[in-house]
Amino acid sequence: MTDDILISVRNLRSAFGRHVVHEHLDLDVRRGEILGIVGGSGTGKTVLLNTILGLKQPEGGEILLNGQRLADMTARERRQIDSRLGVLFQNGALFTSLSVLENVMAPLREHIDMSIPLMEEIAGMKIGLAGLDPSAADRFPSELSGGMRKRAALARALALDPEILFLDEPTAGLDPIGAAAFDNLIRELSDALGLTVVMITHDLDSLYAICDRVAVLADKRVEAVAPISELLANSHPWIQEYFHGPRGRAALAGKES
Ligand SMILES: Nc1ncnc2c1ncn2[C@@H]1O[C@H](COP(=O)(O)OP(=O)(O)OP(=O)(O)O)[C@@H](O)[C@H]1O
Repeated sequence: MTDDILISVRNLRSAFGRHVVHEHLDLDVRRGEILGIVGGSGTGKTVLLNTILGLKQPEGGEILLNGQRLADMTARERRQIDSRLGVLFQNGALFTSLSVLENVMAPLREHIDMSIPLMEEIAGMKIGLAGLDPSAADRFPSELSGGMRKRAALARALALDPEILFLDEPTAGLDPIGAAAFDNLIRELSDALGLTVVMITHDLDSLYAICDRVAVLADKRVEAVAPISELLANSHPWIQEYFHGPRGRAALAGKES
């Protein structure tokens, strides 16, 4: 394994009972890149993310983080790893009974022994980093717009200064301007903090705007992983349809304009 590979998925098999989701799936995530993951509905994008995160046990194969097999880690090592992974789940998954500040403090409380004022200070910084006004700190998720909720969830995902940020459909439900602003924020954070980002998305504009490479899930595996410019030439039917269909052409035109 070379130094620039942060996550390595090898020969992964995932299943629910007899329903096989992944078979012989290989994927490398390079340090510092923004990797998009696309694929038809039900191809197993979220299951892949959950498996990398250790939320689902694989039926076969292995996952290595920094060259270390997740399966070999002790509970303590696993907790340390978890603190280096920031996750923004599809629905934001904020605690509805907690304010934004308390939501962002939650991972700090769980993983680090520090005073409340220091936790509040760090959480406040992350709220700013996610592009929210400081006044959002005392508000509850139900009082926020969809875009603000995403940013609050992002602030929480950044709470522990993760090395890798996982995003599941981050721009789903946002209007195009809100989605573009969120994309820009992710790119800026990745550049400024050296974050590695793994992002599941259906949003072609996001893929064009910020992804260094895109992995395509099809036929239970990663069918191709490459910069979009290379994927455009791939002859797989789903890839052709996705990138050369009407929405794909519109996104490409938007990128070129
Ligand atoms: N907990 C579960 N129990 C049984 N089957 C599941 C479970 N979670 C996911 N699946 C199945 O695994 C397959 C992949 O699901 P997954 O949610 O990863 O798809 P996806 O590619 O993320 O889809 P979408 O783009 O629609 O969100 C689907 O067939 C789904 O029904």
